[in-house]
Amino acid sequence: MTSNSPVTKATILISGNGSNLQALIDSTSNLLPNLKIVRVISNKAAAYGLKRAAAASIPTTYHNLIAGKYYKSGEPDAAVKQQGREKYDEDLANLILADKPDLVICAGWMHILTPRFLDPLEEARIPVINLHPALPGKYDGAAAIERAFADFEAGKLEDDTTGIMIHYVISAVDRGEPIVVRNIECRKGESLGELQERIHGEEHTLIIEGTQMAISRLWSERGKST
Ligand SMILES: Nc1nc2c(c(=O)[nH]1)N[C@@H](CN(C=O)c1ccc(C(=O)N[C@@H](CCC(=O)O)C(=O)O)cc1)CN2
Ligand SMILES: NCC(=O)N[C@@H]1O[C@H](COP(=O)([O-])[O-])[C@@H](O)[C@H]1O
Repeated sequence: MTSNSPVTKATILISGNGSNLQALIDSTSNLLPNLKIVRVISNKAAAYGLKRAAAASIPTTYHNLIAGKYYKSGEPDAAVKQQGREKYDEDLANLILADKPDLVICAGWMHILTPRFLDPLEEARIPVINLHPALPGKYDGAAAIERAFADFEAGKLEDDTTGIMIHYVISAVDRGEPIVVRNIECRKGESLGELQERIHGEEHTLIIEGTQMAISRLWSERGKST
């Protein structure tokens, strides 16, 4: 990244602690000086990542699925719930588009995005990328580390190796084109917590690397060098 590289505006989606968000915030003073985080959005009110963003003077929004806006309390039927999810996603897209970001980064965003979100972002040519703690095509979805660990303990993990990746987000969950992948070897006698600790450490560097690569690609596709 050169000093006259274009500024890349990014919106970051979180659901929890925000340690990967913190890695991105910290990177703006060294590895990613031209990254401007314009908003952090969480689907969980208690997400500590919202506090991390506020401490860095980054605008935050809590976008809540069940605030009475998307469906009435109680147990709506599946069709009503799906309609609520799709309206939620449409509103999320509009919230993001209003900031005119260049990139959206899912950093521990634990909500499956429907085409009602993905289509408007694609229309606006705003790539969405995601950090997933598994190798391409393995352990799609939530609790990926736990599932890989269980397979390792059962002697069923291929090459005793799991991993992490940054990938483009498409409708098929965790099946978008990988941007960068890192293998992580499981170790005999290691606890799940120790593996998670090791993986989180690797994530904090991989999310910077993957974001750098996504930034380079988006600007080269727009005909600008970074
Ligand atoms: N359409 C897509 N949406 C999302 C993707 C994606 O690749 N395509 N990546 C995920 C992130 N993710 C794994 O990396 C993931 C997160 C959460 C879930 C999930 O099952 N969520 C449940 C709710 C779970 C909860 O609230 O604890 C749900 O949405 O019903 C799957 C995959 C981001 N979204
Ligand atoms: N399927 C997505 C998924 O499981 N993402 C995982 O959520 C955690 C967020 O941690 P953080 O809130 O400390 O950044 C990370 O471990 C990330 O891999």
